[in-house]
Amino acid sequence: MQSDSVSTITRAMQATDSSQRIGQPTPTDFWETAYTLGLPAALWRLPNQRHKHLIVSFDETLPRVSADLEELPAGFLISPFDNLNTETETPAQTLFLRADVQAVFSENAPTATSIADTEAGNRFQQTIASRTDNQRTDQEITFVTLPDAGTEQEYVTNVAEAVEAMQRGEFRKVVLARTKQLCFSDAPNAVALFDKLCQKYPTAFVSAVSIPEKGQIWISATPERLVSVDAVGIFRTNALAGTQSAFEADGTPKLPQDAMWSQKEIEEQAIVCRYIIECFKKIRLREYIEEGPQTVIAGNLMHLGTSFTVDTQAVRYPQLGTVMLRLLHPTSAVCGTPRDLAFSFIKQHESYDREFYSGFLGPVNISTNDAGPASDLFVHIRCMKLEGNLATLYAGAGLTEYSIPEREWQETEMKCQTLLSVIQ
Ligand SMILES: C=C(O[C@@H]1C=C(C(=O)O)C=C[C@H]1O)C(=O)O
Repeated sequence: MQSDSVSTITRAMQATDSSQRIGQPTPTDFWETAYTLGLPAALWRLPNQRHKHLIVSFDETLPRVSADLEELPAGFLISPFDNLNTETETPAQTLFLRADVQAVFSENAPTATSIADTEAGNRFQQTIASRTDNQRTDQEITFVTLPDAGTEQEYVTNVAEAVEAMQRGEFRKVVLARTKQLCFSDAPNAVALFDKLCQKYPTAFVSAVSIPEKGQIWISATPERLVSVDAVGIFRTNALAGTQSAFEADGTPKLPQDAMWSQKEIEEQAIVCRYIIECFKKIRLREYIEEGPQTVIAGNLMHLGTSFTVDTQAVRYPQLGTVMLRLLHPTSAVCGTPRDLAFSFIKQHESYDREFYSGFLGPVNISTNDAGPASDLFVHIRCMKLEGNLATLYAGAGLTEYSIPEREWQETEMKCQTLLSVIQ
């Protein structure tokens, strides 16, 4: 990977003509410029923060890397669910967007921008400065939901088969997912969808990632942290499982402290906690702080969550984030237990490729405040893939031997609502 010198221009880019507009490029200006030039881009907003971040990579074909947080320069990772390179048996299928262009926005106005000082950087500057359709008019886009009766039949049959296998003791938990497809009258505006998700889900990690080499844009609002290492070396991960609606039948919001959880859901979440603790055990790390389980709100849903934190400086383990990422993914929240048996069951029964759904994504070595660079990787759920006019939504449910197939299908329908409710 080449390392370019980066020119930092704080307080937005310089206007190159008399127009005020060009001095204040919006996230849409950056996004559309990247799109016009065929360049990958990632736009994100961290949980409980107001700032939006955007990077553009000048690699038209993205490098496939092994997610080594200590080695990588500033950028954004996006990994598929299945990230093993089958030839080398190493997890080296993660795509890396290097931050050749980096911008931070507060209320859509840039507060800091840097652009690589290269030929590609100059071309980017010129293209963004010559944009004329800054305020893209709100399109009237309609869509139809493609019928999912076949999908439901297949899903319910697969769940019943998984339950039988678990009753026979073949494995303890598996997460089966399904898709839902929508066909739009025109390609939807990804940045507008991203903005709506930011507004509606302030506690989620919201992102839009454009991967031109695949002709895909992935949009998500995920509640699940996989691995974070902040500027002072605090490592965080989270065990999330168990799902119920955050609303009563009459539409009034439920209070988290009043949520009732069944034995099945408590067990399902405990399996994810145990999985994380097993990973700590593999590296003989005992100095973690465990908090939970607690009921957490994730938009229209509630889950049970337990957080784990480690002070990597105190335990003298600076590479903990990378090591745990390798051990954790795919966790029992999106795959199952034992992991390899659950993984094979998923591969044999799901009739589509999960691609980036239930993988992980997020910024690495990006400075979000004055404290210094941090990495924040999330489990890629509550997401959809846009390919031109076609959107594919993904949702899964954790199954145990006590699962009732029709209820699990309903759970995936509720999970699809997280994104559907901002589209509709
Ligand atoms: C797999 C998904 O979500 C995961 C599965 C959950 C469950 O089975 O209850 C809850 C939260 C997530 O860890 C998804 O949203 O697609």
